[in-house]
Amino acid sequence: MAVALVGLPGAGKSAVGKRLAQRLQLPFIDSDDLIERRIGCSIRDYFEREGEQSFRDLEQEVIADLAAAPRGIVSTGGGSVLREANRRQLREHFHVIYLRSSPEDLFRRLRHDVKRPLLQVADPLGRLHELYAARDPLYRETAHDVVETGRPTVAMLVNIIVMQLELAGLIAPGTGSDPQV
Ligand SMILES: Nc1ncnc2c1ncn2[C@@H]1O[C@H](COP(=O)(O)OP(=O)(O)O)[C@@H](O)[C@H]1O
Ligand SMILES: O=C(O)C1=C[C@@H](OP(=O)(O)O)[C@@H](O)[C@H](O)C1
Repeated sequence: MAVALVGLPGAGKSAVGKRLAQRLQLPFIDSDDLIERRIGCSIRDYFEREGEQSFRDLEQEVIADLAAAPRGIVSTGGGSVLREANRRQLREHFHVIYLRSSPEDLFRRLRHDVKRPLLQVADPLGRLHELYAARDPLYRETAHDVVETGRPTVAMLVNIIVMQLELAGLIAPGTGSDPQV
């Protein structure tokens, strides 16, 4: 069973993905970490030096590699759904979950962020609205499930996803039982 989390920057793909992986005792894989290991610098620096298209090429290579041996809980980069080839690879080889968040919630979570190159602009909320408008349909096209992230905490989102995976027959009931209960 392999799950890929998609959604805008700040949707909780890393935070939720890590806890979900712990809960299901599966490896957690962050595709942006894999890219940073390949390039040997931060994604933000790489964007500045080489530009977005070059980053997207690398991203596509990493997604193709992951799809060739799907495993664990994968946190994808927010733009990984932009290319049709990536959307197909993700949908065919992973159970894809879209963590949907409003631009306002994302802005609240990321207002002090300095790592995400696309948000280092004068009006990050405006940029989040643009990204949402362009990408929400692509996340929906790629995903098998959509989970609303506005109100629930990270722990609650993990519970919701475990329940959905059980209902979909992807994990046996009780596999992800909450150790605190
Ligand atoms: N549902 C949530 N409620 C409150 N804070 C959240 C939620 N999801 C994520 N966060 C916080 O928002 C920030 C961005 O989350 P992160 O997992 O890095 O997003 P992504 O990997 O999708 O870009 C982190 O500080 C994280 O703890
Ligand atoms: O939205 C995007 O296009 C990007 C999101 C980032 O990942 P997160 O979604 O983890 O921030 C990272 O892949 C890169 O900065 C590009």
